[in-house]
Amino acid sequence: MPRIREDGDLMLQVREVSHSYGKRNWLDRSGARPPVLANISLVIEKGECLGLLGTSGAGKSTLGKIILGLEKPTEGQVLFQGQDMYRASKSAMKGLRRDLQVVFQDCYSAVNPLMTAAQIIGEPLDNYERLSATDQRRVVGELLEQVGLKPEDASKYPHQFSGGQLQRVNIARAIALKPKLIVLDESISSLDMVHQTQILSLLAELRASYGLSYLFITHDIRAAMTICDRIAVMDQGLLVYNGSGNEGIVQSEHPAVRQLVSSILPEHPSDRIPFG
Ligand SMILES: Nc1ncnc2c1ncn2[C@@H]1O[C@H](COP(=O)(O)OP(=O)(O)OP(=O)(O)O)[C@@H](O)[C@H]1O
Repeated sequence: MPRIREDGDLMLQVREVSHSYGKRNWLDRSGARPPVLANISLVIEKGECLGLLGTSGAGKSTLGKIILGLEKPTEGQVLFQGQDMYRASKSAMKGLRRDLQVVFQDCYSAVNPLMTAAQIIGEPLDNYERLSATDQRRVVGELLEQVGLKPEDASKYPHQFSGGQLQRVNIARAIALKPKLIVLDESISSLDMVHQTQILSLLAELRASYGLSYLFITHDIRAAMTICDRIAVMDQGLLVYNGSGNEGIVQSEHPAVRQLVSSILPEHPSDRIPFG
């Protein structure tokens, strides 16, 4: 019998969210802009990894920003752990922010180049935990080891890491407060294939050890099929597919989904899935 999902199982609920970007400034006379998101509803269960795919401009990052509390939606609600993110009190919001972290695509611009790895990873700890210097050093060392780096790397600056290593530092910062949900916004896209594979397996390990939920925003359907339990596809601001397992997405008839699926090159060109 299918499991009945209770609201308590839900980490995140996006309810009928629509969004238009406003005017650029008071001189801008172009009026209301067309919606970039239209009536999006989706959920992420506790411990679930949801892949959010779509071509460029589909609205993925806008939805990611709304989920992170960075862009207030024109319409609709975002409930994180049952609380409406845009109506929560300041103190409730502080707690929600602790449980909701993000790893961006560009690992270099996500960090201050003048800070060491210890300072970068220590930032959220400074804000929320206020540990003694000895404890903070120990925790940072443990976090570095969890992401496959060495405690000695704590004193290095961003330019002394490779892209893959620096993304690990960013992941260590994201997991420092043991969050509930991490938004991974194209977090592996700028890495080479070897580092991509390593980071994907690191994310899978961290998820297993912390019971994390992920929103994995990507263009890469192959990566999404590797780590996600469920995949949602957006096209021109609309949610056009939302299903679990890899079979459903391969069989979907929606042109935008077929286009994504056809981007996975099979071994034999004659086996390619036609779309359009
Ligand atoms: N700050 C902004 N002001 C105005 N329009 C914006 C802004 N940010 C995004 N948009 C527009 O919203 C639409 C959706 O953009 P968004 O970045 O969410 O798409 P995306 O699916 O993440 O694309 P990509 O994969 O290229 O990052 C696009 O038409 C984009 O031009």
